[in-house]
Amino acid sequence: MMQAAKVSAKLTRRGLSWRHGYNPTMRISSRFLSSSSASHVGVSSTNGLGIQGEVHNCCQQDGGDAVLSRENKRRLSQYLRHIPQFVKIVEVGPRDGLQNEKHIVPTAVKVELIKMLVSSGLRIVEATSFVSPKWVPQLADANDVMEGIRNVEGARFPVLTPNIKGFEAAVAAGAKEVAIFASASESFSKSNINCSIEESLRRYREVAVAARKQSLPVRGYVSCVVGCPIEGMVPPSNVAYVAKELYSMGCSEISLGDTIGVGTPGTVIPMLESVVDVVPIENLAVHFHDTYGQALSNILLSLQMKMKKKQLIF
Ligand SMILES: CC(C)(COP(=O)([O-])OP(=O)([O-])OC[C@H]1O[C@@H](n2cnc3c(N)ncnc32)[C@H](O)[C@@H]1OP(=O)([O-])[O-])[C@@H](O)C(=O)NCCC(=O)NCCSC(=O)C[C@@](C)(O)CC(=O)[O-]
Repeated sequence: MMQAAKVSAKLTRRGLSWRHGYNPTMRISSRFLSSSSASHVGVSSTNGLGIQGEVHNCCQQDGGDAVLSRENKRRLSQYLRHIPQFVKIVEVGPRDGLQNEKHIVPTAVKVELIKMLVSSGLRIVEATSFVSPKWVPQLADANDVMEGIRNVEGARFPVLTPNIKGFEAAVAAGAKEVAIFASASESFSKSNINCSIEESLRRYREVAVAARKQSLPVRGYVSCVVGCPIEGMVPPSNVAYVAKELYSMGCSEISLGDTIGVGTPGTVIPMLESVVDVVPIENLAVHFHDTYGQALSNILLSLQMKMKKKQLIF
């Protein structure tokens, strides 16, 4: 149903988490060495709170060759020992996935999807957007979706707000957390929210001030962090500038979005290096669209970037 898988990860001092298809209540292991290998890497929750998961190594004896398993385990540890221990997932399918659907998904189906995501163990599910229904008719039922999940417990439901009008509507509908979304590309900003980057930052400051007054957390997105569908390559300095502005206005978390999924290690590394210079790494998240199958490698790279910078504490 989704056009592209979105895989996001929150970088924290202690951990990074993956944003798509991860069920924190279950261990999901995937074999990634040779077929004779008995080593697995998995992600599982350990603390019962749900939003943090542990990345760990485990070893099975299914080849019967304990020596080989031990050797593989040792080699595996060598590569993964600096991988953060905790992960946080922000599931964005009901918003980022459904906003692009050609056919509008009925409200009841959206509500059911959100409930199922929560029952799978996800603790933060971005539910919808309070944007102009003329621009995104797919999410014109934002009020009804919020009403439908009003009594769903055990998860947080942030929503996107492009301006103060959207913020006020979101709060009136019961939102307890909002997200604002700026772009690192001038052309994308104009085509997505009909204003320049500077004008968008001015609007978002207004939202951030209003949110602070009500003690509501605000997440900030930066879109087009490596590539723009109109301008092509986006300089890392542009991304750092917008990320820093969002952080300065009070965003608790800045999500760096590869909106069109063109990121590769070669472009993600300089972008991350540039951003971690101006925003504390524990306040950063990454949001990789999997358009060209690069999302997971970019997430692994994000982990390794932290390792290289020695900013992980174990
Ligand atoms: C920002 C605007 C509103 C400017 O749109 P505009 O047309 O410039 O706005 P306006 O202020 O001139 O108002 C025009 C009409 O929209 C109404 N309006 C104004 N604001 C709102 C609102 N909040 N909610 C509902 N209605 C609103 C306003 O009341 C007026 O209604 P009219 O008088 O014509 O009946 C519009 O461009 C918009 O809604 N854009 C949102 C587009 C969008 O949601 N794009 C997808 C977001 S995903 C993303 O950006 C990337 C991300 C986050 O996923 C990360 C990644 O993947 O990298």
